[in-house]
Amino acid sequence: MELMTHSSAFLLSNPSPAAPDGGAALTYVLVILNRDLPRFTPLIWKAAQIRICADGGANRLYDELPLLFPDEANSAVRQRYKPDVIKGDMDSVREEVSQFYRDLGTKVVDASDDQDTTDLHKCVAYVRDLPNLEHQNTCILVAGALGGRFDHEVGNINVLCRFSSTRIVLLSNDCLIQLLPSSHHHEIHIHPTIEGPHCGLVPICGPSKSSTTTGLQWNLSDTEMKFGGLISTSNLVKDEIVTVRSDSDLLWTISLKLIG
Ligand SMILES: Nc1ncnc2c1ncn2[C@@H]1O[C@H](COP(=O)(O)OP(=O)(O)OP(=O)(O)O)[C@@H](O)[C@H]1O
Ligand SMILES: Cc1ncc(C[n+]2csc(CCO)c2C)c(N)n1
Repeated sequence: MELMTHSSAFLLSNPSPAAPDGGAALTYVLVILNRDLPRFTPLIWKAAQIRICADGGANRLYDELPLLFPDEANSAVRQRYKPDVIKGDMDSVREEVSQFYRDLGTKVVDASDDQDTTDLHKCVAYVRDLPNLEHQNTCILVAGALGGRFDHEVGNINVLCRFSSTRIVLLSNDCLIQLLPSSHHHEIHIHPTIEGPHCGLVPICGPSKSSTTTGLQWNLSDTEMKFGGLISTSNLVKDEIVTVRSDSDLLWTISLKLIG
């Protein structure tokens, strides 16, 4: 089985230009949701090559990003942080905001005919259908995925399960969540200055008969996990590399320190 490596180097102020931690060099795509913008948004904006707002996420970019640069004029900040695309069912983005970005050249994709998938789902599908991306080496960073409405949070996690072969990282100020597909075994390179020690491994897409880890305070050893039985929460990272193998897709979550 192939190894997949993971690293949160995109949250470092000065990430090494080459492939982080010996993993494949990744192309990052940023998706901004309609939730408080994380403080580190400018960092992940810089790491990303394509930036997309999911519907009301454009309001967050317009309203909240200038607050991170109090010494600059709002208009200068807004022009510098122009999204490539706004996509969604357009029931939350304000007309003045979509017009502002349209005038700067942002592509606005109205998907209001689809009332069965979330705006995050629509944005991930948009990225998946882009022709010139090497999808194996693309990672979608999702800003503002947690907090507030639990139905939205669960919907965001469901997108991880729906697109389990796409690298997607859900981010808030406080934590990072991603899926570790059972098709691979995994090496997670920990950056202790920005993340940990609190972490969890959760069989979110269905029960796991056997999961094995190294590098944690409470490791799993050919252990069964399921909702209603054992799941690994309130665990702690002990080593700078955590390894995970499982017969089921597992959700990995780690706490984030004050970044940005
Ligand atoms: N409180 C929240 N917590 C987590 N994610 C959120 C939250 N609010 C919105 N989002 C995310 O941002 C995306 C865009 O939000 P937006 O408010 O535009 O959605 P929406 O479809 O209008 O929501 P609804 O109609 O259910 O209020 C959503 O698809 C969801 O992924
Ligand atoms: C069973 C079921 N539950 C809820 C919705 C509503 N819904 C789900 S995603 C979405 C779009 C949000 O931008 C809406 C309105 C549905 N269609 N089907």
